[in-house]
Amino acid sequence: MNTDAAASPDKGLAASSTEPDGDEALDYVAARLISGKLTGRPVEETMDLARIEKAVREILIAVGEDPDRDGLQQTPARVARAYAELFAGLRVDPAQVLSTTFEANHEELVLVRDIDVMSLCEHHLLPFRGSAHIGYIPGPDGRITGLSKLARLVEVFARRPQVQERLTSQIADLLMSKLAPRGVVVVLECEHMCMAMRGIQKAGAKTITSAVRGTLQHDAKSRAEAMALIIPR
Ligand SMILES: Nc1nc2c(ncn2[C@@H]2O[C@H](COP(=O)(O)OP(=O)(O)OP(=O)(O)O)[C@@H](O)[C@H]2O)c(=O)[nH]1
Ligand SMILES: [Zn+2]
Repeated sequence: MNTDAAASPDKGLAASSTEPDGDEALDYVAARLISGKLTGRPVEETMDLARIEKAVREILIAVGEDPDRDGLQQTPARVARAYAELFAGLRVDPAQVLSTTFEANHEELVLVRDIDVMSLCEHHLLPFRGSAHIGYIPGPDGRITGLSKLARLVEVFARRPQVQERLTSQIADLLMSKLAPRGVVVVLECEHMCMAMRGIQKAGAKTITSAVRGTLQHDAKSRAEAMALIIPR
């Protein structure tokens, strides 16, 4: 499995943006993944849109289309702009999402269910879509993060070429390292268009992946309690 892209998110043009105070190096599409601040440079400065346009024009010719016909003339440029959004997570350091934490003295499970997930499988570049459920038990200092930050974390990792297993574990691992909680559980349930629209053509099949860390990994009772909230019977 090729993990290069997700392992080195900062090898692109926005490489200097990995410090919390470096969001001004990001384009506005990537910056929007990190916070609600209205900031960022034009996407043209951080992505080679012309190169994508050229490649898409070649694909249209190769599949037997006429890229110069009326309806397709703007398509390469549209696809380039769409890819700038769909792969914006490659230009962002996910740790920046968790730079805001709060003291709350809360030492019980915090769980956000049913976070919409849309990503592209790295094998076919076709979408997979479903829900993420993220729970954590704060560390001894009782520090929590903003609820929206859990959803933002999903977005940053999902807007990269992905496999569902890695997307799941990346969310769990970053929460463990940045928030130092007692435990983390992440469950994703997704339908993959590469299994529905092509190939085996099994629409509706759901893939469920989980990543469990810390006490939730070792303590069967806490894990069962968290799982019961995530997947109610
Ligand atoms: N484990 C895993 N597999 C995925 C994910 N997304 C897509 N795939 C699979 O990636 C595999 C790629 O298999 P290959 O045999 O190389 O490609 P293919 O000939 O297009 O495979 P088929 O889809 O079976 O037609 C397929 O089995 C897909 O279902 C994912 O998130 N996780
Ligand atoms: Zn696929």
